[in-house]
Formats: sequence, structure tokens, C-alpha cells
Amino acid sequence: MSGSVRLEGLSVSYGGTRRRNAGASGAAPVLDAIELEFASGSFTALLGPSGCGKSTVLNTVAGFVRPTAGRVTVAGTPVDGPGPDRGMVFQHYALFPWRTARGNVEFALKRLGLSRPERRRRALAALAEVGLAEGAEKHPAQLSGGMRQRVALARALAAEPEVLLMDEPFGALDALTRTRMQELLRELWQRTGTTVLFVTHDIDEALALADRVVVLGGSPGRVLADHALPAGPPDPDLRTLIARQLGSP
Ligand SMILES: Nc1ncnc2c1ncn2[C@@H]1O[C@H](COP(=O)(O)OP(=O)(O)OP(=O)(O)O)[C@@H](O)[C@H]1O
Repeated sequence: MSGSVRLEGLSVSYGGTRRRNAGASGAAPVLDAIELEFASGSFTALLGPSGCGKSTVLNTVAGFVRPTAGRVTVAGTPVDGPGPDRGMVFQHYALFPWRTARGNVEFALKRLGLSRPERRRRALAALAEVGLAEGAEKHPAQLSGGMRQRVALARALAAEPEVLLMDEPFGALDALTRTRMQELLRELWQRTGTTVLFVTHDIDEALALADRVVVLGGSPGRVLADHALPAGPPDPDLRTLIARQLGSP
């Protein structure tokens, strides 16, 4: 149960969902009564056409967006804002350019109330875990795209979250770096047992990484299909089926 995530009748309409104007009405729903459960330690890819609400699902679990109706629970507790039990990695790293790699990771640990030496120790350990021990004192501008994304991953993992939310994290990387990052992520996931929700546009990436693929679609977004992936190499028939589901309205 520790990192289980449940979406219970989750509906989101922007305009009616933002904290400051909650209660506003009239906005078109983006998500409509989504029911999903992600087991603790599972790795789920969310696939779907652009605009169907994949990022909105992640942002709601992260606590950045509030549901219009329904709720999200993590380990049985309703989400009521961002928290250290959930780490997020975006496509565009979102690193502070004036901080070093270590400084970026340490900054993310501040809200945990850890001492300075402990933040430093954890930041260096997380950077070592993603293979970036050598780059710890470099600034983002001195790092390649793949290295920056390693920093972002270290930053998300350093707080030892129960849930890792990843929004097209490797979309901006070249093919070789992307494959390396996928391997690293699988390795970290197997080692840590974190629950992963991974948004991607790429069916092959979803099939290579996840143990489950949820296809979202429509407007408002809803669940079109939910596939448990068998262990072993990706199944070409399943790939064809998912491609068809992605093309459907
Ligand atoms: N902060 C926001 N305010 C208003 N509308 C938003 C906001 N964020 C997203 N939307 C709208 O909600 C819908 C779903 O967006 P979302 O980013 O969740 O989809 P997505 O499936 O992740 O898309 P993509 O694959 O293109 O990233 C879109 O119509 C988008 O314009």
C-alpha cells in the first residue's frame, strides 16, 4: 500500500480547478470520472494523443492541480497539495541555472527539514546513483541534455519518494541517450520499488519500460484501454493493438 495511487472518479476542468478560483464554472472538462488504481511498486505508462489530459493526471497526483470532482489518494491518504512522497521529472529539466547539480538536488531537500550536511550527503548519493558523481559541482549549462536529466532524476529521487511522476522525461533526448536513460530508470525502479507513472507519446518506450500501459483518449479524457504487459520482449501484436487504440477517437 505504501506507494499505491488511486484516482477515484477524478474529473478536472481548468478554470474550475485552480486554487484561487475554485468554484468558477463553465470550463470544459479535461478529465471525466477517471477510475484507476496503481499498485505500490508498479510501473505504468500513460499513452494518449496530445491534449487528452495525460499531464493533467500527473499534475493532479503531484498536487499541483486540484480535482473538480473525485479525488486522488496516495497510500490511502487524499492528496491535498505537493509533498515529498511524490517526486516529479519534467521533459525540460526545470533546473536552477545558477546552482550546481548538487545545489539543485540539495535545494529540493530543503522542505524535508534535513540538516545541511545531511542534505549534502543525500544529494551526492543521489547524483552517484544516477551516474553523475563527477558532475556534482557543475552548473546545468556545463552539462549535456542527458546529464541534466540525470540531475532532474537525482533531484526527484533524493527525497526517496513513494511515487515517481515522469512527464515525457526523455522526449528531448537523442536516441542513444534516451536508451541509456531508460535503462537507468528501469534499474533504479527495480532497486527502489518506487511506484512510477510515466507519460510518453512513444509506444515503444512504453512497452520497453512499463509493466502496464493505460491508453487515455477522447475529450474529456477517459481510459480507453488498460493493458498488463507480459514479462519479456515487447509483443508486436500488442503494439499494433495499442497503435490502433491511440488512433481511435
Ligand atoms: N493550466 C492549464 N490551464 C488551462 N488549460 C489547461 C492547463 N493545462 C492543460 N490545459 C488543457 O487541458 C487539456 C489537457 O492538457 P494536458 O497537458 O493534460 O494533455 P496531454 O495529454 O498531456 O497533452 P500533451 O501530450 O500535448 O502534453 C488541453 O486542452 C490543455 O490545453
